[in-house]
Amino acid sequence: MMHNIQTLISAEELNARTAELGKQISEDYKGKEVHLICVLKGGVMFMVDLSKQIQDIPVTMDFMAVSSYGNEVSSSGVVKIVKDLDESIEGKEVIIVEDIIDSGRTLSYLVNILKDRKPNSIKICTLLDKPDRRVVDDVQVDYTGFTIPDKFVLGYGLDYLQRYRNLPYIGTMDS
Ligand SMILES: O=P(O)(O)OC[C@H]1O[C@H](OP(=O)(O)OP(=O)(O)O)[C@H](O)[C@@H]1O
Ligand SMILES: Nc1nc2[nH]cnc2c(=O)[nH]1
Repeated sequence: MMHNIQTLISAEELNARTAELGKQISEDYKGKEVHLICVLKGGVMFMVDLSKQIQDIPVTMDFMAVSSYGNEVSSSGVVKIVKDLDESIEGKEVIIVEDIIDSGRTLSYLVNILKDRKPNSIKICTLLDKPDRRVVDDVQVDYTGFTIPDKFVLGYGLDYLQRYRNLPYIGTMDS
């Protein structure tokens, strides 16, 4: 069964904003090297496109999977590491790349454990932010693509029951 999906953010808008963020990061980290950490699976599309827009500085990447939602539509509050990083982040300029911040629990947990591994710096870049949903107050977002209202979104990495991650745009769904 397919669902009725409305476009919230088009592919063109995603491309344009991602290019701006990439340019901003390239300027902010001039003369340094950035280590992008993708939070699987939702962050994949955004990280791939964002990385292509970072220019004139060396970029390395690693991947991590945490699970907070499973197949639930809202967060249970329990975060666990499903796949850890392959490489040490000690001394690196880390940017965590996420598809969405909702309650903030995932990033709050992640930043706390990654800080203990002694990166030189750690910043957060999220494509989408739903500030109305925040339940933690210790997450500081450095780069945001779009601030969106409290609505369930999918596409461009974000799933509904593991489907729709392949959509080239962000959509909302009739329930
Ligand atoms: O701010 P929070 O309320 O913690 O929510 C944000 C998290 O939820 C989503 O991941 P999900 O657990 O759905 O995994 P997925 O990326 O593999 O789909 C999203 O990718 C973030 O990691
Ligand atoms: N697919 C999806 N995952 C989320 N995780 C937190 N919020 C959302 C959302 O709106 N959509």
